[in-house]
Amino acid sequence: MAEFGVRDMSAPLKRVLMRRPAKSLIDADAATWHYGAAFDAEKAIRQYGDFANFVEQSGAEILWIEDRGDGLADAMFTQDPLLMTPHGAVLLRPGKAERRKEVALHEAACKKAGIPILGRIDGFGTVEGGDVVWLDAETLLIGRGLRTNDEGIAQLATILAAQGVDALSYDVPLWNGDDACFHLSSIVSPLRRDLALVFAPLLPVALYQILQEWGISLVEAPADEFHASNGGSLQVLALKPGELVMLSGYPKTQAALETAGCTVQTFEGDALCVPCEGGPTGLVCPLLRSAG
Ligand SMILES: NC(=[NH2+])NCCC[C@H](N)C(=O)O
Repeated sequence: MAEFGVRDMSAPLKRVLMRRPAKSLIDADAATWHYGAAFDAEKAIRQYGDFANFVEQSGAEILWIEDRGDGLADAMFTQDPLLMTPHGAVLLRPGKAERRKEVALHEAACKKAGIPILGRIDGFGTVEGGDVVWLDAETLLIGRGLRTNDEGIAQLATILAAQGVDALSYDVPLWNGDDACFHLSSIVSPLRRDLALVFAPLLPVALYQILQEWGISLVEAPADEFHASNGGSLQVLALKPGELVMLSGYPKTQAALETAGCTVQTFEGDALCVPCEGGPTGLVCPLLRSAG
């Protein structure tokens, strides 16, 4: 069996790349990294442990990138520097300049694991993993915004076209301004092949229409919990189709997911995900999801 390959966002998670925060997060200056007032590194590290346990218990194999104090505090959000395709990995180039050195960590991990690298985003191009969502094995949705630019999208589309994959791009809103983190995955989280959680007021119409066209039913994220969580309530990770991990403290969102037939495990992320601007999906870089 192949040890890599991702073609959708909810098939059983078999292998992932993760980085447990340690010294770099403890040493992080909150202002430099744009972490909010509730940031508390020691507490964040404990909360990360609870999250990692869920991933471990799901049976997924975790390849760890060590945090030995390289100063890359955001590197725990392993989703962003790499896109796994059905055919191999693409090394991305984060729009947030402080994160560019993370790509070398992912490149080394791929080499060690024998995962082929199909290409990389370079020059002035930027793409972050949080801005890409697989619709099916031949269709990738890309969010154009502060983290992912036209040049990056053009480069990624060329790399993917060689693999027979179409890239469709959509504008993501400015939301909280230049320094804040806001991705396509901040407004849509696939839960099963036929189900996604969305924050409807910020959904581009063309994206709404393609989700409809693909027969994907939408669960609407309650607005008050979306705002209170800084968008983290929406970034729900599918360990398997309909088997989800989300932040605790957002009961209306959880109930909406359960009503739609999903099972939900929760962990506290008020010191980790909310102030550091990235939910459970951002904390995992899927390397292998089996056919759903
Ligand atoms: N895919 C994600 N959810 N990434 C979240 C990244 C958060 C990180 N602090 C940043 O601003 O880049």
